[in-house]
Amino acid sequence: MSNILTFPSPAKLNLFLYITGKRSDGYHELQTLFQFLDFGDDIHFEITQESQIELLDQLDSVPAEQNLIYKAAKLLQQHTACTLGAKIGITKRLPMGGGVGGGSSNAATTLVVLNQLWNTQLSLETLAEIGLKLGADVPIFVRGHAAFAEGVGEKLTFCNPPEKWFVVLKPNVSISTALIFSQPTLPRNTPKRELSELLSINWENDCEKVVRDQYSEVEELLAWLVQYAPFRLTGTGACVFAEFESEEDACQVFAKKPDNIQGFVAKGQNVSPLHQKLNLFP
Ligand SMILES: C[C@](O)(CO)[C@H](O)COP(=O)(O)OP(=O)(O)OC[C@H]1O[C@@H](n2ccc(N)nc2=O)[C@H](O)[C@@H]1O
Ligand SMILES: Nc1ncnc2c1ncn2[C@@H]1O[C@H](COP(=O)(O)OP(=O)(O)OP(=O)(O)O)[C@@H](O)[C@H]1O
Repeated sequence: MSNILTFPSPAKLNLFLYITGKRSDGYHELQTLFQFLDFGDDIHFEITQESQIELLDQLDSVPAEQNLIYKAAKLLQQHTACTLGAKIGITKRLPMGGGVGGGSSNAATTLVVLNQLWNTQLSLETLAEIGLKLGADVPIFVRGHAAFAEGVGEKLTFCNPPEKWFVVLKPNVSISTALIFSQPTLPRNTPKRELSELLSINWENDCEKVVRDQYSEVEELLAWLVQYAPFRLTGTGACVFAEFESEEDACQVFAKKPDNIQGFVAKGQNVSPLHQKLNLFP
């Protein structure tokens, strides 16, 4: 590949996640706080004159046409009648099915970057609408600013939670979002609260109990971690995280993790690293 341009596709955390209802189409109404991390995948783009979208790297168990990068590029072509194409590579670092939003972030980076490189000139609002067809978390990654989300995750209010240091750990299990949302015992009636109230309470995740009950890998890891710091779940799992005031404090706890558990230390970012790199001001 020549003329390759590389862009970040960051992770997100759900600093809190409450389920406040279920819609008639089966989707759940949430109140959740999203923040990005300065850690994630990298996506590499080379623009071509032919309209073909070619993925240069395969993901385990994801056929190329199902890859959200491919789907995002195709959707953008359809919405704009753009005749250019792209060769796209990925350096994957984010665990799949981890609750850190890797697939959604990959889709959003593809939409935002190709919109620039193809000069298709859609607004971030329009790209977010297109992105919602690919997943509930794509709009937040397209908009690129930490936000309080309601609805199924698409009603966003930008905000600035403190940018702490985090230890993020991945229990050795991959968890399907759809499966967790289909569990009968999942709490679905947490009262809706104002953001100001939510910002002043201890943050929790309504999926945590169901995930701990169903996945002994998560239960055992959380039970062990509690001796070092209070960890909680992001998204529907499997990743768990704890927050720290400094990188040093985070690294000290990270050093104690069991050898067979993957993870990383990262800093919270209220502006997505993608938007920082592109000088897009959300
Ligand atoms: C829970 C979160 O991780 C919070 O960040 C996300 O909202 C999940 O987003 P995602 O992984 O992009 O999920 P999607 O691919 O949109 O949805 C997967 C499945 O989860 C269920 N789902 C998802 C989001 C939501 N608000 N309610 C749901 O009931 C639906 O059955 C859906 O078919
Ligand atoms: N480019 C991609 N990267 C990761 N997963 C992808 C990609 N394209 C399709 N997928 C599929 O999407 C599924 C969910 O992946 P993802 O990494 O977004 O999970 P997640 O971190 O649990 O997301 P969320 O936090 O939004 O629930 C994967 O198991 C995989 O089958």
